[in-house]
Amino acid sequence: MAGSGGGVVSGGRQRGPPLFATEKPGRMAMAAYRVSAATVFAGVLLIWLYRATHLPPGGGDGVRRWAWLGMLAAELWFGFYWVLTLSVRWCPVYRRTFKDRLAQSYSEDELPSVDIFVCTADPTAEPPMLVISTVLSVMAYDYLPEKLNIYLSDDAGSVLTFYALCEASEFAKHWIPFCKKYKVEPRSPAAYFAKVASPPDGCGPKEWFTMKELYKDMTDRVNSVVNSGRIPEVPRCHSKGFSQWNENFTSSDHPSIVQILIDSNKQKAVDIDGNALPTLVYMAREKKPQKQHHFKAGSLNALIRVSSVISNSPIIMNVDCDMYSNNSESIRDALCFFLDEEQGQDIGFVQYPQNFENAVHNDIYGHPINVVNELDHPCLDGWGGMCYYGTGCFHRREALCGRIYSQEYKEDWTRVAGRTEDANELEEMGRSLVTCTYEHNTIWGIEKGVRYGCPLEDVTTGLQIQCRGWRSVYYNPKRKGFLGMTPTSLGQILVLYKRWTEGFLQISLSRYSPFLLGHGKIKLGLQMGYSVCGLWAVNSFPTLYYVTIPSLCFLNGISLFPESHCNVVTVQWSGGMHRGCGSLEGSPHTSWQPSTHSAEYWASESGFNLTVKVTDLQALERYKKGMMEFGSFSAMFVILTTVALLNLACMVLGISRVLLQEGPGGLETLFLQAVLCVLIVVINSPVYEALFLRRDKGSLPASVARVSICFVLPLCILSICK
Ligand SMILES: O=c1ccn([C@@H]2O[C@H](COP(=O)(O)OP(=O)(O)O[C@H]3O[C@H](CO)[C@@H](O)[C@H](O)[C@H]3O)[C@@H](O)[C@H]2O)c(=O)[nH]1
Ligand SMILES: [Mn+2]
Repeated sequence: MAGSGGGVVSGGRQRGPPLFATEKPGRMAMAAYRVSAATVFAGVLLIWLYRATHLPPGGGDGVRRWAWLGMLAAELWFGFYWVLTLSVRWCPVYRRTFKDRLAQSYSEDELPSVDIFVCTADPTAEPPMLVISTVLSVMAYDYLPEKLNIYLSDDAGSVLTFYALCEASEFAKHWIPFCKKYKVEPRSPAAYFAKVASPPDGCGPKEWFTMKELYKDMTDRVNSVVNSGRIPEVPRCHSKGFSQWNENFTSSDHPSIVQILIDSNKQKAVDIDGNALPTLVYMAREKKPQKQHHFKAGSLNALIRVSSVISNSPIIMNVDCDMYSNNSESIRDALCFFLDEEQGQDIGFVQYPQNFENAVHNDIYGHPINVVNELDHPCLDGWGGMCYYGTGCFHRREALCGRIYSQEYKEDWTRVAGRTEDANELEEMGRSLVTCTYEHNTIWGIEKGVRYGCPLEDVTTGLQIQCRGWRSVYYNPKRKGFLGMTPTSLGQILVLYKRWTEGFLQISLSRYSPFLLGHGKIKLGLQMGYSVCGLWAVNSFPTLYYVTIPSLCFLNGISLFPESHCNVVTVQWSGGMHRGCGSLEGSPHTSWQPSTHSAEYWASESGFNLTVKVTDLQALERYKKGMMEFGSFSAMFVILTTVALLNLACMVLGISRVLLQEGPGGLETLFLQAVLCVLIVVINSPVYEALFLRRDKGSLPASVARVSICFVLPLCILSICK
């Protein structure tokens, strides 16, 4: 039972070897990175110097002077933002877990029970089949079923989703033993059958096809019920719950529902092999028109309360319904952090990265997620405070519920709810905890649970937990813990960006900003780390300036860059560069520019716009081929297309002007072109950073090729312009 390695006795338990390790990048990688950073910094200084020393004189050419000052301001901001980013990116750390040691130090009985929350909000945008595939994937975790409790919160209170969940509870009896017997991955049946075409090792074709048929039958039944919108008179499974829906029931006006579909206490809750099943609970909060429900944050807090009477596990994990578990060992991995006797005491939450199944490598919209996952998050972790972003995160219940960290506090990992055995009674208690009025005059949403009143409630919640003294950890294993869906049309992506940038800016400007809230409580590096995202939106102003004013000036023969025909570079750079370098490595700068400034300007009204999860297959194909998809019309495109048209017009008119009037310049031009080259390198610096600090470096030739592309590309663009 106890580990034999350690030997220090603490609290009656033998202290075993550490359950996780923290690693830093290799010395060479760090050195290369710092050298590259230093050169970029030199470039930034040169640009500032050039701007400052070549300020056009006032008087006659006043326009040029003002435009020039504007450029200086924009470049100062970019430089400042870059320095901020750089400081934050100084010390990434990577975590590794030892699950074998966990198994040596703790018997299965000693492991904590875990509550898993899945949120859904709309059966149209989030089809029930998607939701239950996620639910099934977490039900099939490699963990003791008696210690696993899954809760689905349905903010639409849809009987269709409830029906699908009933079907899932039946299907789980076949699916879970199948997964465990053959060590199937991933354990979302939808993802599994979409990916895998032949039986796993040791499984005969007959058994496999039976499983596949069962899944197909369930899918057909659920989809036909969803399409017709009517529940069969005699549903195949569990009829008791259905009686709670009646004619007056709508998604925005209905009483609370708590329905335990699988009660692991009951004798009959077993799979086809006779093994116990995880507890499965359906919950819909009470909804009334005009009553605040606080979107996802509200439903997570409701889940915290309902689960506290049913299972009350010390560990809580939550996922969005569009994010299935891709790794059946994630719970054990996360426990390696919490249960480490030496370093685990003050860990409040363990965040997994957000990975997208449908994001292709050559992502035309430049989802910043790759750089963020591989670089920014390990850096935040290095400062002791990975942020919480709402999905794929394991929480310590006590920390989430407002406890302030203290060394004296010892977690009782084996505690469970002091539950009555009677499911009806538990449901009744649960229902009373999720009425519209329950939270009135309480600290829920303020000091307890997930925060209210901000679109990025998750991030603020995480920050608040850190301010109470808890640390957080970022864990990015090779086999991704969770896979989700990301929007693949520009319209949908703008919705997403709008929510992010709006939320981050709101945090930065509010009293919950990392500097005010975190003052004296979290490290300065971490405060700055939060600000990198927090000030992201501000970039839109200098960027907008950069993509309009130089073009307009160019058109009017006013040069804001060294020598007029270099301006072609500028135009190229604000248009073509994004595609060229940005999509190369998924740099944040790709659609960062077109999308964010539209998104930020429209970021005015708050609320939670759901992102669409139903993928249009044809659109997906086009996305994979790298074709832009605008999706439905959105006012957000106005700025985007205006800027694009403006640049196009200026480029055509401006180039013809240059060609007609001027010949190639001399030595001076050459020097100035070099300065421009540096500028381009600066703009793409995140790409380099990602290259140097990447953990999965790949082969040497590949890295050489990548690096040379980064340096050769700006040169090529320059030479094209010559
Ligand atoms: O009133 C609501 C609205 C949303 N949700 C759920 O919230 C989740 C996230 O919504 P989604 O539309 O998928 O948003 P995303 O853009 O994918 O969300 C990202 O950004 C959000 C913060 O803005 C985080 O909360 C999410 O975890 C993160 O994945 C989904 O499961 C929804 O069902 C609710 O439960 N109730
Ligand atoms: Mn989502």
